[in-house]
Amino acid sequence: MTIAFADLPTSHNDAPDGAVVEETWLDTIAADLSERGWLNLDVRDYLGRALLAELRQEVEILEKTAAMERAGVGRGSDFTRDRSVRRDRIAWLNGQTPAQQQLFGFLEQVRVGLNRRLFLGLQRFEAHYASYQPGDFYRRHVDSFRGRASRVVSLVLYLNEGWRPEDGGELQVFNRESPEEICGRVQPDEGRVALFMSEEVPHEVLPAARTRHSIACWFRQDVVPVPLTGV
Ligand SMILES: O=C(O)CCC(=O)C(=O)O
Ligand SMILES: [Fe+2]
Repeated sequence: MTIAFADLPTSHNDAPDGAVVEETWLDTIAADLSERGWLNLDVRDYLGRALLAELRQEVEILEKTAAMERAGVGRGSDFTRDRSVRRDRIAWLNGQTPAQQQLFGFLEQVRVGLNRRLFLGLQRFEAHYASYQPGDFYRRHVDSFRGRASRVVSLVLYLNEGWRPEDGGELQVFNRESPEEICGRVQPDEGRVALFMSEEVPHEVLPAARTRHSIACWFRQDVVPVPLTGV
């Protein structure tokens, strides 16, 4: 499901932890995004531990229900749930719980901040929870097909407390200029975020030794999604 901002409650910035994102912070992430195509950062100060814990509780509850579905790859008639490519399960956020509203308030500030600096014309975002069980992975891919102008910037927020290097499950990021070159690994620690250009930066999720929770978001240039079938 995709969220239209106009439909969202406007009260999210009043929430106790609804921090206002600093302009200088937005300057830095916009500069890194345009220079390197990706960055990773810690957003615990912006979101707060309480909100991160609430989001983690939501995914832990969803995981016990049928709401969490096996993820697929591709669009329209190419859509497949190929377990050799990705093995996570996902549930779309609908922005209706207080925790999701607060997160959406933050994402909206990032959207507006990036538009002001990089003129990307980001119209909206969509976000899903993802759950990887031990051994699950997502093979190397990019998040958008070139020229589709759909998903433009990807943001992944990790929700895992006390992640250790031996737990694996890093996001491995490849250089957009020379895609065989690994240019970074991000540990899926609570409050850590990976931000990258959706069309340009190949990445993969390495298998984890324990359950791995995240929220994957995409800032999109289209106002209305292209129909998923018949394209
Ligand atoms: O969870 C991650 O680190 C990245 C997930 C991802 O690449 C995706 O959902 O497209
Ligand atoms: Fe991805």
